[in-house]
Amino acid sequence: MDPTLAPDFIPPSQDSTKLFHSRPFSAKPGTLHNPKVFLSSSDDNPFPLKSAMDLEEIPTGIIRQATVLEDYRFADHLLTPLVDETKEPLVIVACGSFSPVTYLHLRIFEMALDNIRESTNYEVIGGYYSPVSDNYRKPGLALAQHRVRMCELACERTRYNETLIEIEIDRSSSWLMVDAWESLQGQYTRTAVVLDHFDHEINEVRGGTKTKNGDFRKVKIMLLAGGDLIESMGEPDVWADEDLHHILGRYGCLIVERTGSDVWGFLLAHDILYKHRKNVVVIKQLIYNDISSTKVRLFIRRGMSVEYLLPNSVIRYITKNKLYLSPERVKYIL
Ligand SMILES: Nc1ncnc2c1ncn2[C@@H]1O[C@H](COP(=O)(O)OP(=O)(O)OP(=O)(O)O)[C@@H](O)[C@H]1O
Ligand SMILES: NC(=O)c1ccc[n+]([C@@H]2O[C@H](COP(=O)(O)O)[C@@H](O)[C@H]2O)c1
Repeated sequence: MDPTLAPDFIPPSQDSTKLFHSRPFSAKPGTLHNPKVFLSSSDDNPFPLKSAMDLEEIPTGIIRQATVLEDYRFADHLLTPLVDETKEPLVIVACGSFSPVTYLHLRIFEMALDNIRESTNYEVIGGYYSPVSDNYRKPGLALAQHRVRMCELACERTRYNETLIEIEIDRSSSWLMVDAWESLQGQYTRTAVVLDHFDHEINEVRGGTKTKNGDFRKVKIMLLAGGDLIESMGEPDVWADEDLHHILGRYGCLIVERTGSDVWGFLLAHDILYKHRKNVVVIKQLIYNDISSTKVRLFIRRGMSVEYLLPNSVIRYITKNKLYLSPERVKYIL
């Protein structure tokens, strides 16, 4: 029998003792430590799928990014101290439209994390989305406040609602945050300036990150980008040379190869990229994912399903706010 139909059934949001899980679970960026949630109804598991779906609901008690610059505060709630002192702390920043954010945009962070662990001496202590402001004027941009909110929902999608689950809340179960500073600027902000802002907040305002023995260590900031973004660096008048030297020399870049883009070839051909190649990490996609925000917007406008392309919470947000319904001129896309 469906237990939710029983007269004494209490919805999980009112009774935190009823959802099953295993404990303990540890906190390290990107590690899989989700409490075990049963997905189907059985004797062991008296609660059906409906309860588990709430895992995509946003948790309570998290301060959201401001919608006006005056209220802005840099989010640092998921930045972790350095665990391995032989490593250099690293924060990854993805700049882009995120209109809307998709599972691809979540995956590129995980791909970067695997690559960094495997082949570098960095330890990732946090990751950020920095959505562009409305002044970017790219076709298909939803209002910045919506794009920021959707990124927040996407980051929080795997975290647990305190009222739902009988566990100690592990605030580090996710490592991705959103920074609204760029989106709140009154004009378009170049990526070099956005990275300076992260450097300022993390290394100047906070003095870097703590190590186990209480010292502070300067944090390296790197830009995370897809192969298409890197190729745009070769187009005339899109990036200033001075900015490229600043981004690639001072910070560095993690480039996720994209179907159809030859990142290695480009790196070899581009003088500034080649000069800073030691500060550029190329990430191979072992499982190709080419979810496109443009196509997602088209699907929505055509009334097609976008299920499994983006988190449910983001889909619900788009529906509720009636986003991406107005016409947009889209060139033919594969
Ligand atoms: N298929 C992909 N593979 C690797 N990186 C990607 C892919 N799609 C987007 N990215 C990267 O994600 C970041 C954010 O992308 P952004 O939202 O600006 O553009 P987009 O995903 O191409 O969306 P749109 O379709 O609206 O142009 C960029 O660095 C972009 O290169
Ligand atoms: N000169 C620059 O700083 C510069 C140029 C082109 C794109 N970008 C950034 O790249 C990101 C993605 O841009 P597109 O969505 O146009 O590919 C955005 O965050 C944008 O601000 C920066």
